[in-house]
Amino acid sequence: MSALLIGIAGGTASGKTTLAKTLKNSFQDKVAILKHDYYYYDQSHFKVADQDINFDHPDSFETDLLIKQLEKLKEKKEIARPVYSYKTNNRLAETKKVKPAPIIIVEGILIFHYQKLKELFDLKIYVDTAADIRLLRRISRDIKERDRTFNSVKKQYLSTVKPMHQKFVEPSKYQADIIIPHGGLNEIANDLIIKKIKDHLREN
Ligand SMILES: Nc1ncnc2c1ncn2[C@@H]1O[C@H](COP(=O)(O)OP(=O)(O)O)[C@@H](O)[C@H]1O
Ligand SMILES: Nc1ccn([C@@H]2O[C@H](COP(=O)(O)O)[C@@H](O)[C@H]2O)c(=O)n1
Repeated sequence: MSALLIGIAGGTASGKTTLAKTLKNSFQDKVAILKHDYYYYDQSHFKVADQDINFDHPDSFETDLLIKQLEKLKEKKEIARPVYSYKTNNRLAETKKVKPAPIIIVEGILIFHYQKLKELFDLKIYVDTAADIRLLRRISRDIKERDRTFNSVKKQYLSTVKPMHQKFVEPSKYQADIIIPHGGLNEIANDLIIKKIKDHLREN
């Protein structure tokens, strides 16, 4: 069976992880998930509190490594993916094994920006959620899960997240096959994607 590669893009806190988790819950071991965020370059030499680093520019990621590892998974070979910490801006010494699976999901804000990566996807999904909703979600998520303060999220959003979204993320929406409104819990859209995956599993 050849793997079906699904790309899930969208702005920060749009609901990409939520959608990927829904698909994982539906298909369990048949799904492997890779986040582009695992492939951030190590920036631990900067202090997190400063947040002057631009994490939203396409050059912040080691995308070549992601492409190489995706090609291995397609060849049914296990990979050792990087592990990244948002708390320390650090790629950790450890790696995590990812087994090949018939459905491979890649999610990230910028995955449709890179021509070579984009061409690997059989299905490209863009989760489209209004900027104000995303910002509210990001504030609570980053404070709760990524060790940030309200002021650091605000500063980072205005200096890099918002301008990079407008320059790189939003234009990549038009590379998608499907644009899903209202974030990651759009049941009708989720059901359509689940049907597409079931068809692939049945036919291959
Ligand atoms: N449809 C939704 N309604 C309410 N909250 C949501 C919805 N989708 C996602 N969230 C919440 O918003 C935050 C960001 O969602 P997440 O899926 O992690 O976004 P992304 O992966 O795009 O950054 C999380 O705390 C998540 O629980
Ligand atoms: N050390 C880091 C690395 C990334 N970010 C931010 O994460 C966002 C992407 O992740 P989503 O789950 O929100 O899609 C991106 O907008 C980066 O600004 C960070 O804050 N710190």
